[in-house]
Amino acid sequence: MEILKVENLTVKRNGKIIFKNINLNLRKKEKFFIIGPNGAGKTTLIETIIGFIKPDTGRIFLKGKEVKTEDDFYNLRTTVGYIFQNPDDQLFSPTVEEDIAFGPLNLGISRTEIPKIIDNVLSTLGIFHLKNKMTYKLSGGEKRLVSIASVLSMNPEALIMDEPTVGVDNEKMKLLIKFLKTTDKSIIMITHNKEVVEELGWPMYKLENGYLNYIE
Ligand SMILES: Nc1ncnc2c1ncn2[C@@H]1O[C@H](COP(=O)(O)OP(=O)(O)OP(=O)(O)O)[C@@H](O)[C@H]1O
Repeated sequence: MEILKVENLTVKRNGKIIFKNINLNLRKKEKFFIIGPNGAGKTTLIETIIGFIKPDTGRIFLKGKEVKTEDDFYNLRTTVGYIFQNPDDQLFSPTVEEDIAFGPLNLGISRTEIPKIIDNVLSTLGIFHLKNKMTYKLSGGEKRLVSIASVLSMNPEALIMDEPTVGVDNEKMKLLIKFLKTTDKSIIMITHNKEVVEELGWPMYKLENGYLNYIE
């Protein structure tokens, strides 16, 4: 079953075509990479799919139903968790604990459930010790892991991760890789990290010169 389907997506910025007529599907449990040079439009593509950017042409479907209204995109973003390229765009609460609690609380999950959820995601990523830290005092790698945790806490069916491994140390990387290998979630990952690509061995699409091609 397709979670996401993207049909003929075209985006122009300042009159310049960033990409043209992109088609893409994400099925249940499917995982793949999107690679491509700096400025190719990878982040733009993802931000269009999740409704931050309005495309010039194209349609987006969530589980077979066209995503049109703001409510539809809100629903899409609860099904497909988006991990921003820049964690500072994701984190806005004073403490790590509050940042991770924000999503599930917003989804209406009971307050009594939240501590267990927080502890679970922090342990999965090896950052339990950051729980009571002030978010603004975290290092770059720590912020990235907390931003991943803040999305995992909502337990989305799918993840779109924009450069999730930047700044992550070896020990945490092992845990992150273990999670990525074992999770049932569908995942689209944008990365420039060749080691991660090799380690995970997922199929790959390359975005270049406005076109998205499957890499054999
Ligand atoms: N807010 C914006 N307004 C206008 N143009 C933008 C904006 N953000 C990005 N662009 C342009 O869109 C193009 C695609 O950028 P995008 O960030 O999507 O690339 P990317 O493939 O994700 O790059 P990277 O690998 O460096 O993260 C670039 O030419 C960039 O300058």
